[in-house]
Amino acid sequence: VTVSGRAPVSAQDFVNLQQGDTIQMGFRRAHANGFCISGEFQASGELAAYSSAKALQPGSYPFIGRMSIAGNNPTAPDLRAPVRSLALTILPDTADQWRTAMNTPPVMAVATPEKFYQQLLAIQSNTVPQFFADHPETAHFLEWRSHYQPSQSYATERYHSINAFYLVDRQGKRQAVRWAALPLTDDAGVIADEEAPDALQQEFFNRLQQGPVRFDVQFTLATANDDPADATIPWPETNPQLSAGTIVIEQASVQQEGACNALNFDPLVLPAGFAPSADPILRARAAAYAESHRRRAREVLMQQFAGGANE
Ligand code: HEM
Repeated sequence: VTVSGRAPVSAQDFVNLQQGDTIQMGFRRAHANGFCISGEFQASGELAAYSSAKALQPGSYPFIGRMSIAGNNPTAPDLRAPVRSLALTILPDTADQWRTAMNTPPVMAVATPEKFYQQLLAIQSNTVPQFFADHPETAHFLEWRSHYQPSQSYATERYHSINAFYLVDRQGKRQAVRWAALPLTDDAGVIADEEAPDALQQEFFNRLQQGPVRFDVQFTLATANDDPADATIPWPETNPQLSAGTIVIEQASVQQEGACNALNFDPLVLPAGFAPSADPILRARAAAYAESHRRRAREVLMQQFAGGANE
């Protein structure tokens, strides 16, 4: 029991709650519906003075990524999900790899794992309005949600790190940052079938036939007034903003056949030159993603054994 008198929430608690009653064998317990992408990150070098990370030095680096909607159902309709996501691992095959999993909201509704767990409980018991009323820190999230319009394409959304991190330079000096992937196209896209579970996936696969899809990776620097440990509060738009470079998405594939499927986009897999902030959500995320990954990796192996036995 913590000092606040509330038992800490474990990774098992989160994943048990997130997976729900019907286990989707072999799939992620959250963001189950998605697909793999790959391409290259063209780093501008604008952040090189703040971080020794290779991915932030000027150059072109391969990445593996994944686009997804929130939720535990791999066949949930794309267009009904309240949250869309972009996950990346830049320099996937080296110790320099930088993993990030970003969502469409710029802030969290609540600041701690315990309260996020309560929020998930409220969603499941249809008591969200009461939950928001009881938690004034949700105001910024609600303000964003009041004017957010889901687009017709993964290519035209804005994806946010939400949690803050530190960039660390060669002298060990730290600068708190958040980042976002901002779309570089105004082609709104065409949805063929609004009810299709993979409506957004189809749109994206069709779009890639015409050429790569690009995002600008924009970093926002914290000032002394910003608290890197509290992901509920937006940072002022007047804070310094720098472009780390361009994500160029060249290929996509369904997840079962893609290189992203076996990956865990753990936000704490960071290269030298990056460090986690004190935001407690980051630790809870790392633990929960590992637990979800353990469960689904085991199921995939069991399915392979079962398949082998039948051959
Ligand atoms: C305490 C808070 C959170 C918990 C417990 C949680 C839990 C999870 C779990 C269990 C997974 C599945 C991992 C896997 O099997 O690989 C997942 C995936 C994901 N989460 Fe979270 N999450 C939290 C907060 C966040 C936040 C703040 C963001 C955005 C900044 C985020 C973005 C994502 C994305 C993009 C994925 C899919 C990654 C992929 O494509 O593999 N999550 N989350």
